[in-house]
This record gives sequence, structure tokens and C-alpha cells, in this order.
Amino acid sequence: MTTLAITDGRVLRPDLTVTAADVLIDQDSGEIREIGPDLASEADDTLDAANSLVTPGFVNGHCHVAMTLLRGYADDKPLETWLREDIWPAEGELTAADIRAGAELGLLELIKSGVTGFADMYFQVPEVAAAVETAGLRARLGHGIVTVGKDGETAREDAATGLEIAREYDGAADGRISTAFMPHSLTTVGSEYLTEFVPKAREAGVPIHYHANETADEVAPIVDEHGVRPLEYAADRGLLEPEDFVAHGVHVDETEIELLAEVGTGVIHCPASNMKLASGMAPVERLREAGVTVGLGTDGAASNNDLSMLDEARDAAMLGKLAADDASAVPAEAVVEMMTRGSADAIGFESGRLEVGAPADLAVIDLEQPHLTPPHDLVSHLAYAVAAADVRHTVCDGRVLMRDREVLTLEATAVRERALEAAEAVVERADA
Ligand SMILES: CSC[C@H]1O[C@@H](n2cnc3c(O)ncnc32)[C@H](O)[C@@H]1O
Ligand SMILES: [Zn+2]
Repeated sequence: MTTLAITDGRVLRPDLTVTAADVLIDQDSGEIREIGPDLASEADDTLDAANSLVTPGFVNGHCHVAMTLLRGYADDKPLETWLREDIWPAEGELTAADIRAGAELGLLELIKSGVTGFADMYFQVPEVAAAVETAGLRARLGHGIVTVGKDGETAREDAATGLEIAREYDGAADGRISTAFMPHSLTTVGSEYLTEFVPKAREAGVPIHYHANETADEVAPIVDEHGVRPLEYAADRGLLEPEDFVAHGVHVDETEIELLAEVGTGVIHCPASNMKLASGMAPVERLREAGVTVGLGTDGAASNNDLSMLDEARDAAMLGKLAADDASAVPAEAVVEMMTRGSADAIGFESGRLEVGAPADLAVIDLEQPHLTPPHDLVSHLAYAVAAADVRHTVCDGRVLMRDREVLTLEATAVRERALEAAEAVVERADA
């Protein structure tokens, strides 16, 4: 057995208490073997965590990681206009190699900001999967299916690709990659494709993930056409099971909140994207009160505009208070739980907690920084004050992905150069 010890840190436990301890990791199984004092002598390798917080790796519950190429390409527009006028035409120009370059750039950003797992919906999933395999993160991947605006044959092919990818890649990268069937949303995928393919996804044993109730404009057509709320429409078509998770959930009414809580479908809250696109304020406090599993996600870098879960946590706490008109709503503990265990539970990962037997997915935060002084309350710091640049080490599945701020699994300069070149060429083609 090969072992790694994270030494002399302050460890954030599942009950959100912090204890001075070492963490001993079995690198063969990728699991935490022991948490306690003086474990360095038992380890083959060590990572120094003095004056640092050892936290569960952050889990980005909803992302389009290759969209880093479109960061800053189109800002300051609402969702529908942004997608139709700018993003979808530009995405139409993306090659497989572009998506690989964008995904690697996004993964570099995730590792540097302490993220160890994420869920991703995009095109050219084999490219995203290859990047994940190299980078060493844990991911739930899916092909984003869109059928609106396509003829019947092309639309059906897209849904079939979604199913095929979900079947083929589930369990890839020694189990670090899992999949989901991912219709883009309830308004961009026709009901007939849901009726045909959702039962097949269930047979394949994969969960279902989609954008839901993101804008008011997306709710009205479903209510008008089907006479029910979007999540009732989803439940009627078999898209609301305990293993499923939806992104956004901004415009959910009380019936839908109760439905989510009753069924156990998770919601991934994306506060930065919701604010930037002026989509609205999700009722996070109410969702949590009702017992809904709530995770956090950045969405893509074109609507955020970064992939930092630390920024997302702060945004979630701030926006949650505004939405509830209550400063005690969505407190620090809630967002720390959402960015770790909440997202992990929602997307079906066992990570998000530091305990014996759990996956060794963790991040080490440098506390010796002016903006983290004094360290009265480290949960408060994680929610409100820690920045991506404070992450010293990132470990996933027991493997060190970043040591002393140097990413070991990706060559940072080459990744940036490839992404820069790809991004410039895509924008040139899109704007021609
Ligand atoms: C079909 S792959 C995924 C698809 O989703 C687009 N997208 C990015 N951000 C959002 C968002 O906030 N709501 C809906 N769709 C979004 C992305 O550009 C891809 O086309
Ligand atoms: Zn999205």
C-alpha cells in the first residue's frame, strides 16, 4: 500500500468543526485511512498543511468546462439573447480540438481553485473525458442534447448520442468518470425525445441532469402548453428521480419545492450566472428548509466569468440573504455544506466529507494571508474570505494534482497557450 499524509493542518470535519490533525491516505484505494495526530511517520509521502485548513475538495455541481474559450466573449445580456445571438453561433464553430483545449484550461482553473469533482454538460464529451483522465479530477459528464430547431432525424440522433455517451463513458478513468443523460432543458428538448429516451437512460442506470426553471421565460411556455409547472411536467415524463439533479431552480413555486423535497432530486444553485444573466434569485433558504439537497455550481465561464467555487460560495451567501430579505438566511455553514457535501450528494459522488473511508478528495488552504487574519472562524473564512489563489494543494482520489500551487497533471503554460490560440480562432470564425 502506498500512503500519503497531509500533515499539521486544521481539518474541517463533516460536522463543520475544525480539529488539528494529520490525514493519512491510502493512495491505492484512493480513500482516507485515518485522521488523527502524528501520522507522518506512517506515510510514504507527505504534504505540508501547517498554518493551513484541510477541507473537502469543492464539488462544482454544474459546469460547461470548455466554455472557458468563450469567457468575456459576450457579456451583459439575458440568457435567451446571449445564447441565440452570441453563444450558440460561436459554439457552432468549435472543433473537437477546441473543446479539448477549452476543457484543459477549465480543469487547470478548477484544480488551482481546490475543486476535485464536477458535473459537466457539453458537446464532444470524448474530448472532455480525455482531459479529465489526464487532469485527474472526478467528473460526471454528459452530452448536452438540444432538439429545438433541428429536423426530426438530426434531433433524434442528438438524443441518441446523449444516451450512447452516457453508456460508453460511465466508469471511465478507473471509475473517476461517471455519466448522466443530459437534455439541455425542458424547453429545448421536445417531449417526444424525452418520452423515448428517458426510459433507456433509466435502463442504462444513469441519472438525468438538465437546466430547469432558470428564467421566467422558460416557465411560461410549459405552463401555457401543458397546464402544469415545469417540474411537474418533468416528473410526468420520468425526469425527476432521487438520483437526478437540476441546474438553477430559480423560478420554482411551493408545489415544485415540495416535489423536489419529496422525491429527493437535487438542485444545483448557480448564483453568479443567475445574477449576471439577471435570471432571478433562487429561493435557496426555502429549498433548504424544505429538505431539498442543494449544491453549488459555477455554470460556464461565459456567464460567471470564472470557475471558482469560493466565489460561488460567497455569492450564494450574499444573494441568499437578499432573496430572503434576511441576514441570517444562507449562513456560512450552509454554503460550505453546499460547495462540498451538498453538490457531491446531488450529483451522486461519495466525496465532500473528510472521514475515514471517504474518497481522498481534498484541498489545503493557506491561512497565512492578510485577508484570512485573524482566523476566528474558518467556516466563515471559507464562505466569505478565502480566494482561489489561497489554495496550496489539491488531492483527488488520493493523487496529488497540485502541490505548493504547482499543478502536476497539466502543463499550465502549454494549456494556456493552446486555449488562447483556439479561443482567438473560434471568435474569428464566429465573427466573420
Ligand atoms: C448543449 S451543451 C450545454 C449548452 O448549455 C449552454 N449554456 C451555458 N450556460 C447556460 C445557462 O445558464 N442556461 C442554459 N444554457 C446554458 C451552453 O452554451 C451549451 O450550448
Ligand atoms: Zn448551464
